[in-house]
Amino acid sequence: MTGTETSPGAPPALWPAPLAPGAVDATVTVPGSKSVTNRGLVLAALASEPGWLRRPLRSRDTLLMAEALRALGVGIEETVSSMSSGSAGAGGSGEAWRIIPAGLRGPATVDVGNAGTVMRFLPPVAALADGPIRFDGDPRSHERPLHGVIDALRVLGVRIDDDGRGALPMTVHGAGAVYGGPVSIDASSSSQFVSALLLSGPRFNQGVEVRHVGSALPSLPHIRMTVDMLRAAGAKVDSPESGGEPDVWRVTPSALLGRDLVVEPDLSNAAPFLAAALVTGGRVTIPDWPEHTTQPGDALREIFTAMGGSCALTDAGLTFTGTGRITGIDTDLHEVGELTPVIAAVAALADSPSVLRGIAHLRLHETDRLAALAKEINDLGGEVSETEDGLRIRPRPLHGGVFHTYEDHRLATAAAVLGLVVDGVQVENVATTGKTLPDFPGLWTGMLGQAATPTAAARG
Ligand SMILES: O=C(O)C1=C[C@@H](OP(=O)(O)O)[C@@H](O)[C@H](O)C1
Ligand SMILES: C=C(OP(=O)(O)O)C(=O)O
Repeated sequence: MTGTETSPGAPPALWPAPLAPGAVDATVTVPGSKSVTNRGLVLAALASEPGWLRRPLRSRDTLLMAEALRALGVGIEETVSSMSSGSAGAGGSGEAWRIIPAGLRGPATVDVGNAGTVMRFLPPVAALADGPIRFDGDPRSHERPLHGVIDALRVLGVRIDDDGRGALPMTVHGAGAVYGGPVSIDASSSSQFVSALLLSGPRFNQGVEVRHVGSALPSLPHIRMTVDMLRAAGAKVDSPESGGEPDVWRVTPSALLGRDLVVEPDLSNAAPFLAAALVTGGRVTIPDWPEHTTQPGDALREIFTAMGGSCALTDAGLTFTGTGRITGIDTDLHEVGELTPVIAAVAALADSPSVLRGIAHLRLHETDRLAALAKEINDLGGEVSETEDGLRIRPRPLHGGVFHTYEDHRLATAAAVLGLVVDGVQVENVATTGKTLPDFPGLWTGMLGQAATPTAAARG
């Protein structure tokens, strides 16, 4: 037990979020990207030759993905690589996974936990397997939308037994091949529907053409990530950005190459650490911040700069510097929704109101994030209200109290940000951060332990 875990049946532990002793001044090595690791695993499993994932994220979501692929017959060997890059810390170690594709087969059972990437990316992979694959997961996984994937696979000729709600649990009856072809889906509730069909598309006999019909698609950078990673694995993809029709993606049938891929740090998980610089008027450096990336977390540079900080990308990584003054923001987070919880926490500490727009789909994430953020910040004395598509945040003096996290990793990291400057914030079940960020409490206290400059207040 690390002190942040709970024993089965016990009430979730309360983690006293540490107050910042002053302005933080730290370098924080953020573990690998969940989204890149899980796409890398799927593409490597579908490849025609073995591949490597270096500095993979080792967290609940990625271990569930690896376990599921193993259950389908894929070989995944975990090794410690001898890569001697000066910044070998980006994955927490020189860890590397060797992925050895094999004939996919059932019967098998897949536990998706509450991982959107597992519950959406793997059913098309299961359809390529020989035999029935049963999918189930945490209670919340039964509520998260999956209809886009289920309906599309049925149109493409795949047999799926579910309970008629278009959600988990379900069984995909893999027939060893998928004919493929054109399909229309409404992916306005999750971009992962599109990514899921594209990732397996090269292995469908006819490839796949995915047409989104419905209101605006969220999280477009994540679809770009899918397209980029497919192309890097040798697939031919037509996308709206490459001159194709709006909202239409086409993947040509082809073999996929085994890659040697170094996973970037998870820039969305950098959010609480950068926020620490902003709210304490300090400085945080994240090594290995990529110069070019499809990760939505890259938008933090612009968003947090607009909220009062400044940043510089150098050989040392991204250094973000705060002044201690935080300005409210009126912004559309539709493309970068997963950044919302930490941005909302920072906004609650600002000196002017904020409006966060374009994020109605967050009601269907790990929890209803809009309701949860409003309730928990308000319970600490805040004034947050839900709008039709987001949050309106009026900063108020906050006080300590229990911050419930609803098994949502990003609620827990948002609470830790508030706790830096609000005395007595107790984070319920901080271990839930393990969904995408191993040992968050250790990284957090490690950041605070590095040469914090006492502020005037802390000096008394
Ligand atoms: O494809 C991905 O890796 C992700 C896409 C997004 O999902 P939605 O489009 O469902 O918001 C994002 O919120 C999630 O954290 C990761
Ligand atoms: C929405 C998220 O995750 P998932 O991949 O489970 O959809 C998230 O990490 O913010």
